[in-house]
Amino acid sequence: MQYISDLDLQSRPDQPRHLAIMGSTGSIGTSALKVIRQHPEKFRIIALAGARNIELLAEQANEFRPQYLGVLEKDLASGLKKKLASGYSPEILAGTEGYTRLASLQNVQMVLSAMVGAAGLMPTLEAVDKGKTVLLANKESLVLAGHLIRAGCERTRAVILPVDSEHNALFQALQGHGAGELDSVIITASGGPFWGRKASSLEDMKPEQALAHPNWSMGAKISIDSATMMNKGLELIEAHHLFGMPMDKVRVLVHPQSIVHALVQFCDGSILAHMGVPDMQMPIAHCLGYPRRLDPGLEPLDLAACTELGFYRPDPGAFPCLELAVEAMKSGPSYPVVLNAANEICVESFLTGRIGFMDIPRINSRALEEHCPTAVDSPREILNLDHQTRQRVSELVLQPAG
Ligand SMILES: NC(=O)C1=CN([C@@H]2O[C@H](COP(=O)(O)OP(=O)(O)OC[C@H]3O[C@@H](n4cnc5c(N)ncnc54)[C@H](OP(=O)(O)O)[C@@H]3O)[C@@H](O)[C@H]2O)C=CC1
Ligand SMILES: CC(=O)[C@@H](O)[C@H](O)COP(=O)(O)O
Ligand SMILES: [Mn+2]
Repeated sequence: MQYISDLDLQSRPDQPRHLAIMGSTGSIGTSALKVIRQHPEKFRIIALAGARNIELLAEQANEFRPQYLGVLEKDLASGLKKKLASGYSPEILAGTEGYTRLASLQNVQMVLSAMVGAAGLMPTLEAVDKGKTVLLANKESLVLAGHLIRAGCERTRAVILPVDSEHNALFQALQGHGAGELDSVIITASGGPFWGRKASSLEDMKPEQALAHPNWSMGAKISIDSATMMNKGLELIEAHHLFGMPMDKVRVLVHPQSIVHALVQFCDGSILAHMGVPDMQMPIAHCLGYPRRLDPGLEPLDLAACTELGFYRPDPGAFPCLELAVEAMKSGPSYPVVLNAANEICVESFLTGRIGFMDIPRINSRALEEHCPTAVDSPREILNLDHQTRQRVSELVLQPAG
């Protein structure tokens, strides 16, 4: 991988790392804070940003006392201020401009990009532009702008450390192996709550069933993406950008136990696997401590207790989103932007009861069919296309299925 090079963090191993956590109130953000609580001497939190959950953000702020906080809107900033401990008055920034400022603060070395969806794009690009080490959970940034992120890293020597469990596993399994040795990489999918079911039985699935992930505790959007397997489609694109692998050399196997996170297949046919308990504190700790290992304080993986480890080919009939993502990536750089925006609207519409579960792949597919390729060479062009697609797909969700 081009992006992951010698970290200059290595030259200051005993200094606390200065962090900005974008999305601190989410599942990844709170898991990161759990890891940091166990190693307080190793980190100094300079900025914490959430969106609407000012109760939790205030709690986190009163505990970690960062100099800066970020929220979605100005009105939320005044509410947040009232919840802060007396005598503690950090600067509170709001909206996309505020978030991008937090991601580019001069005294921040590491930015954890853990906002959900396209909202994570601008802070991620800004952190890259300022040459930060970016702990990247927000896979949507790479789906939307992998080409810009790569170019930015080359220009500024910013470093991306993959937080997403499969990509973190690949990063570890690939270390020390040259491109000439590799055949392909495999990321695993749990299959989600509906693995093994036929497409026809999925039409009536309700949000609470789709949110019930069998192995991982995660935010709502990624949980629905796991249930449709769009998550794995987005992850194929993510792996392509992170590791510079052609799309047809990045594969998916369904592994319902989520113990093996990724595998590397070499040109001699042999396979190296990365295994670990399914808890995001594991890859987050790996990134926070990199290049040293940091103990996340979890129960170590007990292989003797893993009586079954199964691997299966995905079922494209029941989970068409996986193939939609592959096709989008192959069709040109504006297609993944359309797919991501369409999918965000579909997930929100499914969660609020406006469309059924299998309308998610149907409407995503329709959005891709309607799309005429367009330039996505700048953040502005990407955000314009994202916006237009959201408007169009908001109309599609109102039309009766058929
Ligand atoms: N959860 C997981 O295990 C994994 C997650 N990821 C990726 O990490 C990212 C975060 O996922 P997860 O933690 O599950 O998500 P959550 O929904 O749990 O958290 C999302 C975070 O983003 C904030 N947020 C929501 N909307 C906006 C917005 N419009 N602008 C700015 N911030 C916003 C939320 O703030 P608030 O709550 O205050 O409103 C919250 O802090 C996603 O890209 C996901 O794909 C990748 C691998 C695993
Ligand atoms: C924890 C993590 O990295 C998620 O992306 C996870 O992989 C989701 O589970 P699925 O494998 O079901 O998509
Ligand atoms: Mn993942």
